[in-house]
This record gives sequence, structure tokens and C-alpha cells, in this order.
Amino acid sequence: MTVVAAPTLHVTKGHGTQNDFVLLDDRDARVELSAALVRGLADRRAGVGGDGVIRVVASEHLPEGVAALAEEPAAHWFMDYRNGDGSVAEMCGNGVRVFAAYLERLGLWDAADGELALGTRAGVRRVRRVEVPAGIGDDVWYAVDMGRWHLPGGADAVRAGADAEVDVAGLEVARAGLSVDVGNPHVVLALGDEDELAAADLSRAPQVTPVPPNGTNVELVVPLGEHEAPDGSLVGRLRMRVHERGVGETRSCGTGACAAALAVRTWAGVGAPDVWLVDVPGGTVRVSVLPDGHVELAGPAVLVAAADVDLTALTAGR
Ligand SMILES: N[C@@H](CCC[C@H](N)C(=O)O)C(=O)O
Repeated sequence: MTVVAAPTLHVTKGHGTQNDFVLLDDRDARVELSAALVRGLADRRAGVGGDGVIRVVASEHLPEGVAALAEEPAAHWFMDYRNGDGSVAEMCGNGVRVFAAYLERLGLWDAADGELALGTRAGVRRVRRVEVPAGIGDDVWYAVDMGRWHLPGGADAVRAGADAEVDVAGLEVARAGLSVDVGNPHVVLALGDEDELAAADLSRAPQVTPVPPNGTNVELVVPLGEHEAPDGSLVGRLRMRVHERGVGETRSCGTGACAAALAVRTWAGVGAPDVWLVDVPGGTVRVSVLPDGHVELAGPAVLVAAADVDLTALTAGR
């Protein structure tokens, strides 16, 4: 009898503040990463489970990667990010850190050699290893220059503090929200206190008006005040929950944390801190608003498992 081996796919599971991903080393672009395959891998009952799927691919193999190489010839590796529902997203802040940890595991980057430049659909991102802030666990931390951010609503939105209305299940009235673009779309709304934050029902997607043409991620935030760092600078703190486009409620969102800090800083006005600690259900990340119009995200990245996925079993019935 001839035994024919089932086609398998070797994957790694990782997370950044519990925003979890299925990682795939496809450096030579041999895998047809269909939406159905992404949904299968991300499925928490019939698959591996994750909020998204991240593929490592050599930039030269994708048109978006070639664009990244034109921006930065050192961006050899491209982060092909997919949401759990199979949709393609421009960017994933927690994902970039986990991608960097995965490249280290694969021997494709050594943090001791200096920063990593990588391609994403939102442009090139740069990553370096950083010290873990005191009192925030002992995982390895990475800082990512997340590039330029902007408020799509412009000066009018800054003046009004809002450019959207957001209806969230579990909250009695619709709230004003501020749109923030950090390479992917976000709408941030402030809630009165932590009880209200807990009352929000994010099992259903918040309804945003006007309807964003490409969908949006939605962050609910409660500012927690400010404290003085040992160097005398001000550090802001806020708590956040998020409903991610293409996923649902997740335990963290790196681009969402950046958007949340940028919105709260905009609302606070002149003199507001440039550095924010953002508490999410899955941990804490740090957001720093840089003087050059960029924003930096720092936080942990953890690789927890590796497995060979039986593709026949995974895709049966899909
Ligand atoms: N969790 C990510 C964001 C992933 C993409 C997002 N759902 C979108 O569709 O824009 C992060 O950490 O930034």
C-alpha cells in the first residue's frame, strides 16, 4: 500500500499583548494564501486560531514589496498581513513586532546588527529591540516607527474634536468619534469612565456615520490621567477596548493604541504628553509621538508554538 502524505503547512503561533497571529515563512512566495486558507488558519475551533495571519515573503515577490524596496532598498522582507476574516489590511502594529521576533527566530534578522526595515502595505516600517519599561512584565520589547499619522477630518475635526458619530451596542446614546489614520483607518471615541467601557458590547460592530468607505477599526478609550517620568517628562495613560475591522473585538491593537493616544492628545491640546501608556485587555503598550510627524509603538512580542497544519483537514468543507 502506498501512503500519500497529506500536504502540510508549517506555521508558528505568536502574539503581541494577546493580539494573536498565525505566522507563515513563505519567503519564496510558494503558498497561494487565499482568503479561505486564511480563515481556516485563523479559525479558533477548526484551525490554529488567531486574529490574523502574517506571511513572511521576500519583498521582490509582491508588487507592494517592490514598492517598499523602491522606498528603502534594505526592506528585504515584506509583512503580508491578513485579518482573520480573510481580508487584506494595510498594517498591523502588534503584528510588526511579532513579525520581527519571527524573523529573529528564522535567523533572518539579528537585533544586535541594528534596526530592521520591513515592507508593509502602508509603507516601510523600522523596528529595534528596546528595554522593557519598569514594572511592565519581562517579555522582549520592540519599538516600531509607525510612520506618518494624520487626522483625515483635518482642521475642522481638530476644532470640533470629532468628525464621526458612533453607535456602540450597550451604550445608551451615540458618541462623537475622531478619525485617525496611522496607515490603516481608525475612529476613536472617549467614554466617561471604566463602567461605561465595560458596558460596551463589542460582539457587534459599532455603527459609524458617515460610513467609512473601506471600513474602520473602532477604539473606545478612557483617559486615566498623567504622571511624571523619572526624567521629569509627562506620561499619559489610558485604557482602551477595540473592535477591529475584519476580526471583531480583540485583546489589543497596536495601530489602535497609536490612534487612541493621538486622539486623546489632540483632545487635550497644547501641553499634552507625547508619551502614552495604553492599557488594553491583553497588556500594555507604549505610544510616543515623535517630533518628525511620526508615531512610535513599543511593546512585547512572543512566539508560543509551532505546528504542521494538515491542509486537507483544514480546508475540508470550506
Ligand atoms: N491588530 C492590528 C491591526 C490589524 C488590521 C486591522 N484589523 C485593519 O483591518 O485595519 C494592530 O495591532 O495594529
